[in-house]
This record gives sequence, C-alpha cells and structure tokens, in this order.
Amino acid sequence: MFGKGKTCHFAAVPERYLAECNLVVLGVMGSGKSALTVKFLTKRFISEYDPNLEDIYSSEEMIDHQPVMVKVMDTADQDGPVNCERYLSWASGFMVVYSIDNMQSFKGCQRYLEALALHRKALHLDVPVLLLGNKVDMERHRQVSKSEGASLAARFGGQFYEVSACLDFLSVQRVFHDAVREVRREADRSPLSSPPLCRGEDRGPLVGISSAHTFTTPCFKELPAPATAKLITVKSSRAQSKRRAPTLTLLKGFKIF
Ligand SMILES: Nc1nc2c(ncn2[C@@H]2O[C@H](COP(=O)(O)OP(=O)(O)OP(=O)(O)O)[C@@H](O)[C@H]2O)c(=O)[nH]1
Repeated sequence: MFGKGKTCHFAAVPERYLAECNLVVLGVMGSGKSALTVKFLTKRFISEYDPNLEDIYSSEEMIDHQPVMVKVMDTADQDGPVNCERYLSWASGFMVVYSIDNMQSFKGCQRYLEALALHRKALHLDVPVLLLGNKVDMERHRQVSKSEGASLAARFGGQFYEVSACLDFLSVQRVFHDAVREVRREADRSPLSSPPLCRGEDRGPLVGISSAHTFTTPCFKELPAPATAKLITVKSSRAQSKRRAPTLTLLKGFKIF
C-alpha cells in the first residue's frame, strides 16, 4: 500500500508567481503509473502500493530556469477510461503509460488516447499528451516494440518515451520535465484558448484545493479530494542533498524502500 506527494521550496522564488502545471498519469492497472510518479517525486522505486489510491501530488521544480509547481494526479482506473471528468478539465497535460512487457496494457492505453483525442476535439483544445512505454528494464520480456509505441504516439500527435521506474531517476525526471515543456509550448502557442499552464497566486494545501489565476480562463478547477490521503512531513536527506528541497511532504500510504 502506498501514497505519495511532496513539496519543496525554492527560497529565491516569489511564491505568488510560481506557475502551475497539472499532469495526469493514465493507463491500465499495473502499467507503472504509481511507480513512475513516486520515482519522479522521491527518486525511489516502490514495489508495493494500494492500487485503489488516487491522489494528487505536488513538487516545485526548476525547469529551464523557470520555477513551476508540478501537480501530478496518479489515477487508479479499474476498467479503462471511465468517469474521466475528474481529470479532463483539470489537466494541463496527460501522460499515458503502458508496460512494454504487456501487450494488453498497450492496447489499454489506446483507449485512453482515443478518449483524450475525443475530448481534445470536442473542446478544440490541444492539451499535450505523452505516451510512455514503461519497464524497459524488462527488455527480455518485451511484447511491444519500440516502433509500435512510436507509431501509436505519432498517430495521436504525442511525444513518445520508453522509461523504467526502477532504473535511473534522471530519465524519469526528463519525461516529467518534458511534459511541462510541452505544456509551456502549448500555452505559448495558444495563450488565449484555455491556457493549460497557470500562474498560482495562492499555494494553498497540497491536495483538494482550488486556486485563483491570472489567466482569464481558469484551468485549475476544483481538485478531486482524495478520501484516504493524510499529509505527513518527513525529512529526506537524499532530497536535501540532491535537490533544493529541504522537505518532502508525503501522503500517508507510501511504502518507500
Ligand atoms: N520491473 C519493473 N517493474 C515495475 C516498473 N514500474 C512499475 N513496476 C512494477 O509493476 C507493478 C505495478 O506498478 P504500479 O506503479 O503500481 O502500476 P499502476 O499503473 O500504478 O497500477 P494501479 O495502481 O493498479 O493502477 C508493481 O509491482 C511495480 O513494482 C518498472 O519500470 N520496472
């Protein structure tokens, strides 16, 4: 069983002007959504988790010399894309995950891509979508070729990556940072049509919050309140040494090894 989430603070960054980017991680059960999310947030790989926990976690990141509050919603769909409303209007960008050693997960992620394409078409939005083939460390059990992944991503106009939640942190971090870059690019391209990147004026708590923005179209709506999460704060010497974050705020339920 596990949960996750953290926040870190850059002393030099004026809090009012921190942009916010809401990333939603989608995919069938077992594809590695939680493992990737936790790896990004804590640099650690977890192998036990509660598959029913769905939460939003925050991390202040410095990406291309610009601070951004990255909020990651780790979803827990049981049966593919159902009740998508909870994240469709909230998201700045989507990361759709499958496992390269599981063809079913690859087929499952196509359903997510189709649902997102319909949503984008209906609302005339170009919310960035990244396709992630996870578990590349399981190469010997590979069922989905790299070219299959790349062509699926191209079909839906998304970036494609192969990663592993249990290998190096930097590759996973790069994927999340690239997602933010995509969101920024999209915001630059169409700043007036529902900009996906927000400027937070009010930090508020980590989960279950709404926030005011300087953009005319609000893109950061009421967040779904996780029922099970409790905020706890722990010190992480690793985080302190490698990142600028003095503190990690974790959601109870994480099991970190
Ligand atoms: N070898 C390997 N195992 C992984 C990797 N990522 C996740 N796993 C394992 O795959 C299983 C599922 O990972 P999760 O992160 O819980 O998958 P999920 O998509 O969040 O699954 P649900 O919570 O059920 O929706 C766990 O046993 C993980 O330890 C990876 O990159 N490599």
